[in-house]
Formats: sequence, C-alpha cells, structure tokens
Amino acid sequence: MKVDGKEMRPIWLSSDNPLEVHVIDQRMLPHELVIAPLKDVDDTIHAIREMFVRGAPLIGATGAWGVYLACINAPGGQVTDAWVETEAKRLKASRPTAVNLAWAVDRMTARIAAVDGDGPRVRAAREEAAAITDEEAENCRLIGEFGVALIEEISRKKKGETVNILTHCNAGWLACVEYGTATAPIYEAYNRGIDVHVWVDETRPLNQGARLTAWELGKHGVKHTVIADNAGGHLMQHGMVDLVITGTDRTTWTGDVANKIGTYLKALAAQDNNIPFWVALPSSTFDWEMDDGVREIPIEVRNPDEIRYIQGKVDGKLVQVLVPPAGSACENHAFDVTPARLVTGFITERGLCEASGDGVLGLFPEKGKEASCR
Ligand SMILES: CSC[C@@H](O)[C@@H](O)C(=O)COP(=O)(O)O
Repeated sequence: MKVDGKEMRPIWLSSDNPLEVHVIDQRMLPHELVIAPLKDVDDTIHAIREMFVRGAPLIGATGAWGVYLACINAPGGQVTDAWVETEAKRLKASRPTAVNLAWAVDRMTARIAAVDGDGPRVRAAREEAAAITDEEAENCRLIGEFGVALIEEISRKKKGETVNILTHCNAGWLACVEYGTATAPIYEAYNRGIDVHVWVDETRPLNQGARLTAWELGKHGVKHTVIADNAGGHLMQHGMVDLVITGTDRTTWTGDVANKIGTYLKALAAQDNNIPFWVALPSSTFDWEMDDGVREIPIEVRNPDEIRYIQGKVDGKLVQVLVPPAGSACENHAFDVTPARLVTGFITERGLCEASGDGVLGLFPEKGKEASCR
C-alpha cells in the first residue's frame, strides 16, 4: 500500500543486502516510521514477541522469513534438518495465539526438507518465504473483492448514504502484508466510490486501532473516527453502526473466532442490536484441528506493563505514562474467543460463508479429512 506516495509493505527482503529482512517497527507508529533490520532468528523472535510486527498473516510471513534467516546463518553453512527443525521450533514458540505462525513455519520446513544440498536449501527457503508473503497479499486482495459486496448492499439499501463500519484492533495492511483482512473490503468500497466511514476502536492496551488502523485509513483517505473501546455498544443502540468487520488470529474450522481482547463484547452488542458481525480471514488463519475455540485456543497473556503505561507523543518525543496506582495488580489477556453463534459469517479468499463447520468446509472441501479426523 502507499505511504506518502511510496509503495510499502510491512516486511521485505532488503534489496541491498539479501542477508537482511526489513520490517516496519510498528511500535513507533503513527508518530515515527522506523525500519528495523532482522539478521537472524533471534532478531526475528524479538521482533515478533515485542510486536515490531504483529497481526496474524504478518506474523506468519515473518516466521517464514525467520526460517530463511535460519538457513543463511546455519553453522558452517550446513543447512541440516536438525538445525532447521530446532530454529523452527523456537520461532513457533514466539507468540502462541496466531495460528499463521505455525502454518507458515511448517510450510517452510516441509519445502526445505524436500530439497538436497545447502545452497539449494537456502534458495528454496528464500523462494518459499517470498511465495508465502505474496500469497497472503493476494488472499487479502480477494477478501476485498468478495467482502465489498456486503458494503455495496448496505449502501444500496441506504440509497448512497454513508455506510458506517466498526472495526476492532488493526486488521489492516500493517497486519497482513497488503490490503488487510477486515480493511480489504473497506479499501475496495472506498476505491469504488462508496461513501464509507469507519468507527475505529482504540483497542487498549496497545492501541492498535488508535495508532495503526487510524494511520492506515488516514493515509488512504478513508473517513474514520477513533472511539473509546467501550463506545461500540452505545453507537449500535443508536443506529450509528451498519456493519462490524474484524480480523482474527485463529479461527476453528467450526467457526469460533479468536481476536484481540474486546472482540467478544462487540459481537454480543452486535447481536443484541441485529447488526451483522463479519470476520475476514485468509485460509492460513483457520485451525483445522481445534473444534472448540473457547476451550482450546491458547490465549496469550502479555506483560502487565502494557496496561500500566500508555505511549504517546509529548513535545515531539515518544513517552510512556503510568496510568494506574503503581502498586495495583494488572493482568493482560491479549485475545478472546467469540463463539461461532455470534458471527454472521466469514469473508475469505474463496468467498463468503456461514460461521460453521459446514459453511467453512463448503468453501474448503479439501480440508474435510483433516477436520473430521477429530
Ligand atoms: C489480521 S490479524 C488479527 C487482527 O485481526 C487483529 O485484530 C489482532 O488481533 C492482532 O493482534 P496483535 O496482538 O496486534 O498481533
């Protein structure tokens, strides 16, 4: 996507030095656009854990490039199965909830295992990481193509009046290589000249909505308003939301959706007010093994300092400010699970479907065997 007229992705292989992968350090946005180099697996794990990069598809792409970095840094240049497996295991442990990480890293190790020789393995790793990155971008483009129909329909019903969409966290291009998941239909609607406006949940504690979604939408020219996390229910009660679209970090094939903490409450409010609640995701975010999201999806518990301190810009400098009493306990559950019964449907790269095992397997019949062996 374009940043100040320049095409940009949140991750790329350096064109000057193919031994380095570059990422946008999203911790600094929207106030500073900082690019961080990743030179090895330790750098990659640090970038994922500390959230230089975040969002399920981007975490997956970063994990894939991490495996490439493992290959080029193999001791003595020997890209053995044992080395690749050890580094892959470390990468997969860096964040637990987004399933794309394990999916991408496993795809990398399978591709490398099928190739003989150190040089060919490095080349295969580079090709596969680039393919995963490009495929995720294309998947998000398709999500936009399919999802825009929902917005078009509302716009028609409202006779061209503004369509108000609420989203939570950042499921934009920063989270996904290009277009985003939740934002892809919104960008497509905007590009087609539909009058759209986005209510952007601030998304405490790290404010991915206020910092990242607002930045992205603003750069593209999409009308948006940042709201307090708890405002959504009120707006829905007063007819100010036509549609909710969120992303997801892991969705069971049966339709339960893990996403940033607070998503569940938005889904409850949407149901109470008869507002459609859609979730946009590429197939890499489906978990084909789990069938009970609330019971089975691992929920990351992060550093409580993310709740204690808020980051912002004061007099031109990024500062952290303490909010609660220094002695108060804080606990930071990063995701929650919205049960399938609260989800209107999914927007995927293959089209729209109901949030149920039948709906999902109808679009991805080749996964039926994996899913039904549970
Ligand atoms: C498209 S990625 C998933 C997103 O929908 C997003 O809402 C989200 O929860 C990301 O969490 P994060 O903790 O910022 O990695």
